[in-house]
Amino acid sequence: MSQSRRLLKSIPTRPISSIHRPQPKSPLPPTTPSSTFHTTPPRPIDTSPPAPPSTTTLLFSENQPPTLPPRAALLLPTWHPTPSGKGLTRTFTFRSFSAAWTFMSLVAEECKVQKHHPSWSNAYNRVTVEWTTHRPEGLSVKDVEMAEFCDRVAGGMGVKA
Ligand SMILES: C[C@H](O)[C@H](O)[C@H]1CNC2=NC(N)=NC(=O)C2=N1
Repeated sequence: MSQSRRLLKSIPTRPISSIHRPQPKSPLPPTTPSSTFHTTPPRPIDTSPPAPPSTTTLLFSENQPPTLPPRAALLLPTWHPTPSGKGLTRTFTFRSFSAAWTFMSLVAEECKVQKHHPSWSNAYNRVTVEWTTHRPEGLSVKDVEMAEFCDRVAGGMGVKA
């Protein structure tokens, strides 16, 4: 008998099924028989269509003129209340980056005059503008005036959207 055969013969053979393998630990507790389960029945799955975009009501700063809410309402087809309701936002799309940059420069000049500044961002030909007032917190006449100013400037530049 060759050496390798002798070696093999010396290893006791056991049927695979008798070899103990530790069972992988389940992260879940052991299952309980369903008859002993006492939880509320599962909620039915909601198949209704997603809600339309939020129609958040605007929250105005204190001491605003009574003409402000209807004036702000005129902006709502193109401007949208921010999630808090304390601001208005609109994305302008221009024909080029250069036009977007010109728009921002013109609005920035007016911001210096009015001492009122937007949160805004630019990506290529798009500019997203948000107006809100920090003190007194909410939407103020300055925000509405600046939103109107943005519309006038963008309109004069042939904004796409
Ligand atoms: C003193 C100064 O006028 C204020 O801090 C201004 C500056 N620009 C501002 N900009 C905007 N959007 N909201 C403000 O409340 C505000 N406050």
